[in-house]
This record gives sequence, C-alpha cells and structure tokens, in this order.
Amino acid sequence: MTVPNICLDARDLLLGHQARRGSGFSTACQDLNLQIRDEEFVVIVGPSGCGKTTFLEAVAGLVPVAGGALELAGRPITGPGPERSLVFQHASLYPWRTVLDNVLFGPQVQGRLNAQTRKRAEELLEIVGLAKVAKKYPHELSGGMRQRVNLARALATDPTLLLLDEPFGALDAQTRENLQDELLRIWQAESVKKTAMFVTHDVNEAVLLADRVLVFSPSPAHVALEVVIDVPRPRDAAWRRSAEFLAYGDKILSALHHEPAASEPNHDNSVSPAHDTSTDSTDTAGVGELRLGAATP
Ligand SMILES: Nc1ncnc2c1ncn2[C@@H]1O[C@H](COP(=O)(O)OP(=O)(O)OP(=O)(O)O)[C@@H](O)[C@H]1O
Repeated sequence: MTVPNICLDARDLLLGHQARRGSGFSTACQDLNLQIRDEEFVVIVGPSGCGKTTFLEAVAGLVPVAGGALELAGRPITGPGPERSLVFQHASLYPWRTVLDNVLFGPQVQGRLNAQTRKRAEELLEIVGLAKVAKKYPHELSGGMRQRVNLARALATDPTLLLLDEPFGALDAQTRENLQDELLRIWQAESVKKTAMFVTHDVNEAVLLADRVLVFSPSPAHVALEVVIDVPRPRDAAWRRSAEFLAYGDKILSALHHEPAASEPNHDNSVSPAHDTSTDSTDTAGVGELRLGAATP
C-alpha cells in the first residue's frame, strides 16, 4: 500500500487580510511554524479572532500567503486542490440536490462521475449512517444529519488532507458527542487514514480527537504550545471521565488563559521557545514553554 506523503510544512508563515476600505493589511498569522505528519490528527485551539480559520483557509488555498512558506508534500500551496477538502461549521449543502447528489458534487466537478465514485458515495453514506435518506433533500434532515452529509461530501473526493473548521460547533451537546465518535470511527475505518486538521473552541473535543493539540496565541497567531495526546485509540467513554483526560484539558485551558497549569506550577512568565515534539513520544510541555504575551515582531 502506498502511504501518501502529504506532510504539511509552514515556515515563518505570514497571513493577513487586506482591509476592504483603506490600505490596511491586518496580520492574522505571523511566524507560524509547524509541521503536520502524514495521517496525523491535529487539533487547533486558540482565542477567538486569533487566526485559526485564516490558517485553515490558507491551507485550503483560499487565502494567499503573504510571507514565509506554506508547503504540502514539498510544494507551495497556491490555490485549492483535489487532495484537500474543507468542512465548514455550517453544512453548506445544495438545497436543490438530494443527499446522494450533494455527496457526488465533488466528483462531478472533478469530472469523475462514474460507477466507482457513485459506489464510494453510497458507501460513505452508509458509513455516516445516512444510506436510508440518500434520496431526501437537505431541508428534510436535522442539523446533525446535514453535517454528516457534509462530512461524507468532503470525503467523496478522496482528499488526503481533511480540513475541518468547527464542524460540530453549531450542534447540540448530544449530537456533537455522537458525531465526534462518528468522525473518529470514519477516520480509523479508512485503510489509509486521512491527515486531519480540526479547529475547535471545545477543549474536551480537542483532547478526545487529537494526536496533537496546537494552542494558537492571540492574534497574530503563532503556536504557543503543543500538547501530544499520547493515548491509544479507540478512546472510550470511560477515558473521557478519567483524570488523565481532565489533566490534558487543564493544560490546554491554562495555555489558552495564559495561566500556569495547576499540575505544573510555574511562576516564571518569561518568553521561551514553543515545545518541539518531534523527538518526544509523550508530552512534556509545561506552561513555562509558552510564548506569552505579544507575538514576535
Ligand atoms: N475577510 C477578512 N477581511 C479582513 N479581516 C479579516 C477577514 N477575515 C478575518 N479577518 C480578521 O483576521 C483575524 C483572524 O480571523 P479568523 O477568522 O482567522 O480567527 P479565528 O481564530 O478563526 O476566530 P474564531 O475562533 O472567532 O472563529 C481577525 O482579526 C479577523 O477580524
């Protein structure tokens, strides 16, 4: 089996937005350095407005790179590509298309509508538990069901890199939890797992899903802390109630609030490099390794 080489590499990345009026350029991400490995599930958390969506959209090829390098499999990202799929918070389904036809939209646009892609679309609807509603229209579905269709649609183009921007953010707690399980099941069911980048405000969701959590600093974003969730999958309901789970969440929350974690007191708020996890199998990053305060100039 060929393992895809989709390693994502951001070096000194500078992203921003041109102000609509005036000549301003607002910096969304600055000195953002990170590497995402093949088949890794990375979750990004950070304060509102810090630049998470901008970064995800840049990886999707929707935001131009203003400085530094953003490379996928060694090639600069210059626009959207079939190997990347982006799932938004609100299911953006076409109301005039049936569920199945929504899932088939990507292959159709790519000119790959054939028996094989139809079979794959039906298979994906089976996986997300919606085979029975394949002929229904989006308005006949619940919010959770629509988001499952959205997920199936993103997977139908067989992307290697799945980008998810708060995909469960608009759902109620119960549906959200079900879909988190569902997503993990789907992600693990693939013979070659997708590389996934998932943005969320929900720390518990981050700990449950991630191989690695990246805590972004306030705007302009850089990686303030990396936390490796070194826990085998499947991560069951009992683990979600464990002290270990809570400790991971506490560490991330502390970083978000710029506070030392209770378990790792640290009274030194000096600036130091972000934790390099490349040589670790377990997370040892304490809040002392946070880059606190304003972004690097
Ligand atoms: N189209 C745009 N034009 C100008 N500025 C923008 C645009 N989109 C976002 N911004 C600004 O860029 C910064 C980063 O926004 P972004 O949406 O990436 O943050 P975020 O971390 O995803 O926020 P949230 O968690 O609230 O969704 C913010 O200051 C925002 O106001």
